[in-house]
Amino acid sequence: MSTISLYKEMNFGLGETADMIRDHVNSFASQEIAPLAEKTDLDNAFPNQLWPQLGEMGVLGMTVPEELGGAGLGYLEHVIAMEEISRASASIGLSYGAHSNLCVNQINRNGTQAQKEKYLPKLITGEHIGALAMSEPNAGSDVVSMKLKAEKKGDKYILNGNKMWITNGPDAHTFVIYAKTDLTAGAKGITAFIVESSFTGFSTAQKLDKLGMRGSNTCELVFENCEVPEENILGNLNEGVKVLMSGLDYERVVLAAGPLGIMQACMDIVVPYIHERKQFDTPIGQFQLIQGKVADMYTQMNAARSYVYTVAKACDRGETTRKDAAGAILYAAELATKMALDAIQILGGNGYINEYATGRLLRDAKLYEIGAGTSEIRRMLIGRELFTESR
Ligand SMILES: CC(C)(COP(=O)(O)OP(=O)(O)OC[C@H]1O[C@@H](n2cnc3c(N)ncnc32)[C@H](O)[C@@H]1OP(=O)(O)O)[C@@H](O)C(=O)NCCC(=O)NCCSC(=O)C1=CCCCC1
Repeated sequence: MSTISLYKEMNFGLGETADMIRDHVNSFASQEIAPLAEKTDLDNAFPNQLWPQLGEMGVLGMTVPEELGGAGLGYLEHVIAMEEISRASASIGLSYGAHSNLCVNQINRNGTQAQKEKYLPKLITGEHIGALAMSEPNAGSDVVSMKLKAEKKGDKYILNGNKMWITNGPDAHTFVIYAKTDLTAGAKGITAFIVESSFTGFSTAQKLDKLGMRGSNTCELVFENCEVPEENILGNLNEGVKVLMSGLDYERVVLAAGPLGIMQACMDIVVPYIHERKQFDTPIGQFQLIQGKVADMYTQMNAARSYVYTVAKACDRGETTRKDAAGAILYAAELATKMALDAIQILGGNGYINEYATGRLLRDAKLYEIGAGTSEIRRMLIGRELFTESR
């Protein structure tokens, strides 16, 4: 699948650095990632050889200062990298997001200098793979009700319990994990930890067999008397909910670029198709009903881009973006699913067979209406904040 547009794209005026990152990542993604997209889906496996390549590209530590090996850029540039990788392969984009955004950015924002120096360099070169674990079998939307227990014993915390649906879980070396250090204190009893897969008592359960995003590995994590040094607390004891909730605000903005990439991938298939496919001796792109669908796809994709880029720029200005982070991913995710359905409809019989990528794009797009907060939780956050702010 080509990742070069056949039509003139909208110029969002994002600046020289963002444009350069887009060209740089697009060129790598079209050569090295797009050819793997179908195979990773069929194999149900992430191509782990990509991590050092992504490291060499300089995209694994986008917002990390240069002194720690990062690119020293902003969330806008991170969004652009995520978008271009997801355009080539949504699964690879998701794993990239879990590593670079959920793990690396969380350590970068909340870690001590010692933690950053210990963990970030290897994550940024791709020598180590990163992940974040908050959900549990019985704590999804109600994440604060998590049960993973962390008890202090000497200078260690002993963790017991499980985490569920963890992106990059089977392969990761470094995890940001949330656990209850006080089971009676609700949100005020949560602490964030950095956990290494080599720690005693840590293991992964069977890889999950998912509907989509099959090229992104997901599993359950098991903690059986897992020993975590006290120095691996990320942030402050019993203040992990702040790390978690503020992290979700950034997580949602960068992950919102996943659906943007999927939308562009739909356009990448549909635009050449409406020239090639003839019915009634005419390219189907000549028919106004097809033109109307393509016009809606293009307009909606650019509206979603505009929202996501604007929220990313607000993050770079250090502004609070809770309702708009939720809004950006809500809007982009629902449109990506709709757009994949539109692409299938335009391709007709061809859209319904697996020779074309439209079915995979639909299966992949659906994840973004569930992961990083369901559409329902996002609407709840936006509505609640609007109501509270306007009181
Ligand atoms: C919104 C939500 C439903 C929670 O509402 P409640 O009313 O209970 O929480 P509330 O009262 O809003 O807050 C609790 C404490 O937290 C503080 N705080 C909030 N925001 C912030 C912030 N921005 N900064 C600092 N502190 C914050 C708040 O003040 C409160 O503390 P306090 O009690 O006052 O001391 C939350 O649980 C949520 O969002 N679920 C979805 C989880 C969810 O999204 N998983 C997704 C996991 S899966 C995933 O991420 C991926 C999936 C696939 C791909 C990769 C990623």
